[in-house]
Amino acid sequence: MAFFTKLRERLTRSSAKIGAGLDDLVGEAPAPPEAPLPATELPAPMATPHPQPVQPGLVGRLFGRAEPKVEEPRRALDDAMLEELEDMLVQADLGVDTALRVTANIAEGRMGRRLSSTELKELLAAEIARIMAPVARPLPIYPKKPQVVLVVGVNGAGKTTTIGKLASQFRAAGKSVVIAAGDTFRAAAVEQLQVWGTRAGVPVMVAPQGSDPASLAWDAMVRAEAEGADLLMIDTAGRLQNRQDLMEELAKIVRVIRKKDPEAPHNTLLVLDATTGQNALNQVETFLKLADISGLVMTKLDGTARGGVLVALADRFGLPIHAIGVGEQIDDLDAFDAEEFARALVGL
Ligand SMILES: Nc1nc2c(ncn2[C@@H]2O[C@H](COP(=O)(O)OP(=O)(O)OP(=O)(O)O)[C@@H](O)[C@H]2O)c(=O)[nH]1
Repeated sequence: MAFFTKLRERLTRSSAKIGAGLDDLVGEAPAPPEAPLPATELPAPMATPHPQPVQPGLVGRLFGRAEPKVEEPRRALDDAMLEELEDMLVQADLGVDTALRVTANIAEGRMGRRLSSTELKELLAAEIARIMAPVARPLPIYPKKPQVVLVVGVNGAGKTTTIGKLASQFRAAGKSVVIAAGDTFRAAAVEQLQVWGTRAGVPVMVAPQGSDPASLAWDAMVRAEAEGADLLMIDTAGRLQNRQDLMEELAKIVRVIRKKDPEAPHNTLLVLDATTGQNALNQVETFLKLADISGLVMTKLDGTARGGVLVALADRFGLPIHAIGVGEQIDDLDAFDAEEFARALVGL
C-alpha cells in the first residue's frame, strides 16, 4: 500500500478529531440572513454538519429538472469562529502558540468571508504544510563510511522499532548496515533489536548485560569500519529518570566513536512517541540538553488523536523531521512529507 494511503487511513484518530471539529465549527453557525429557498430546494438545515442530499421529486425527474446542488454549510469568519478554531487546534495538540499563529494567518484578509468546512480544511492544511515544509527532510546520507547514526529517546518511544525499519529500508536500497544494541542494561531491548536485525537481514552487535555501552559502540565502530559498512546505527538507553547518568552515558559513547571518526555521530535521531502529545515537546527540550539532536522521528501516529503535536514540534524547534511511523510492521515508516501529512491531518 502506498504510504500516503496508509497515512490517511491510519491517521484517522487525529484527522477525525480535527476534521469533525471543523465540520462542527462551520455547521454550528447561525443561519445566514439570506432569503429562504423554496422548500424543495432547501439544503439540509444549516446546523447539520453532514447534510443529506435532497432527493428530487418524481415530477422534477420526469421533466428533467436539474438536481438541486447541495451547498455545504458556510459560516462567516468572525472573532467567535476564530476563537473556536483556536480552541479546537489547542485541543488537537498543536499547542497554544502554534494554534494562535495558524488562526491569525487564516484570518488575515478573510474576516467576514463565508467559509465552508472544506474551504477551512484547505486553508488549515495550507498553513500546516507551510509550517512543516522546511522541516520535512529525509535522513541525509553521506558518502562517509560508516555513517554513524545515534538513536536516542525515552524507553518505549519506538527506538528499536525505528532502527529495525530504517535498517531494513537501507538494506533494500543496497546499503550495508551494522546495528549496535547500546541499551546494554535491558535484556528485553537487546532481544527485540536482534529480532528486528534478523528481519532486516542486518547484524546486531550485543554486549554482556550491564556492560559499558561505549565499549560496545567502539567494537561496533571497529567492525563497521573493517566490513566497510555504509551505516552504523547505535541504539541507546532511554532512562530519563536518571538524567545525569544518561547524559554521561551518551557523552561517553560520542567521545569513544570520535576517536575513530571526529565527525561521528553524523546523525543523532530523537525518536518521539506521538501518543505522548504535548509531552513530546518537553522530551525534545530535555534531549537537546543531553545530546546534539540533528533530527526527529515521530512514531505511533496511527494510535493517537494527538498527531497535531508534530505541527507544534516543527513550529517550536524547527528540527528536521526525517520519518514518521504509522504501525508496527517493517514498512510502516516513511519519509515525512509536509503536504501529505497536513492534508491527512485535517481529514482532506
Ligand atoms: N502502533 C504503533 N506502534 C509502534 C510504532 N512504533 C513502535 N511501536 C510499538 O511501540 C512499542 C515500543 O517500541 P520499541 O521500539 O520497543 O521502543 P523503544 O524506544 O526501543 O523502547 P525500549 O526498548 O523499551 O527502550 C512496541 O510495542 C512497538 O511495536 C508505530 O509507529 N505504531
